[in-house]
Amino acid sequence: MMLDPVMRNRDQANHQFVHIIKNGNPASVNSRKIWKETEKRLQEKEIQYAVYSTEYAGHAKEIAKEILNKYRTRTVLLIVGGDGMIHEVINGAASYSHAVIACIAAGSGNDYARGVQKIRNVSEITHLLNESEHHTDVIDIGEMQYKHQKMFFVNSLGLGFDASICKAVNGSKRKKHFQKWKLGKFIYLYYLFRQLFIFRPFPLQIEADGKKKTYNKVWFIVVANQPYFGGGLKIAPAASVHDGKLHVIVVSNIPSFLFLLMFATVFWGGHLKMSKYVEQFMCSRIHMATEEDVPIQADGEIVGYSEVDAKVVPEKLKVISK
Ligand SMILES: Nc1ncnc2c1ncn2[C@@H]1O[C@H](COP(=O)(O)OP(=O)(O)OP(=O)(O)O)[C@@H](O)[C@H]1O
Repeated sequence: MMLDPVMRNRDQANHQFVHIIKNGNPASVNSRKIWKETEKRLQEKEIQYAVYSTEYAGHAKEIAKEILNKYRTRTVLLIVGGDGMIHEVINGAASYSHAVIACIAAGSGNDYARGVQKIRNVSEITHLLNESEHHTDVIDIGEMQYKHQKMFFVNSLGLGFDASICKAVNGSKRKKHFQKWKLGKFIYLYYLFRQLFIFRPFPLQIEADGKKKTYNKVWFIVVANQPYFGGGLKIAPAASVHDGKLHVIVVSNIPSFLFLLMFATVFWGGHLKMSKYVEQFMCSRIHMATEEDVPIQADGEIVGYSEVDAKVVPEKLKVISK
């Protein structure tokens, strides 16, 4: 594919330049509004930019690689989209040390913007972009291996109930309706209730930093690189992109009604007090396996089933952050 971006603000005196990778198939009216505001703010700040719109799922990764192969000095990639777009771009960009990632949150969950970038306000982000060299952070990311396929993740990797919700949401025709009316976040809630009646807890074996453990009735295991998942649920409050560790949360042996109650407390991290059912620990690498056909999600995308390895890759990615 040849790069054919739409160039903007080329004659401005300011030397900041950003490459914008934008979801070319935005589901919501809100995403279009966010894009209009982004263009307005970039013009106000006299930031030069080129726009690349995705044409299909997976395109953002290819675009990121192509930009980074063409421009060999510090290159800011501004993603206009949600966590799915971020996941793709990071997988294209993480191996290039001159890449710097920034995000305008225009998806349904937006956990990257919430937990890593720590800003979702368009005006604030463009302000930081204008002084991007002062706001560049180097963060840890995760790397997973499923069969022979390796992939990075930046938010979390999960096996079980959380992934079953992602699978239902991503395959849902209702998603567009929810997003259209700015209710993108509520689709996760809708499927949470539905999956509660369908999902069957499963046996799980793990090996974390060499220590083996077996669980009986697991609802889910999440390996978190930052605190948030599922569109604002504070699943791993202590997780940090600077500690060189992955934070693991295992929820098991919990009755359905308590499980639902637990989800209500996740918004403020209260679930960790239910220590009979919720275990947390940190590690650098982990192997997880079940014999059941249980889905695996990485940053909200379904990446495999039943068995996966993960490790932390310290200080791997440059990002704009508050
Ligand atoms: N032009 C396109 N046509 C079809 N699918 C696309 C296109 N561009 C991107 N995608 C896919 O759309 C998916 C979702 O996009 P995005 O991450 O912007 O929103 P989201 O899923 O609502 O966000 P979140 O993960 O925060 O809920 C991405 O995983 C990407 O693969």
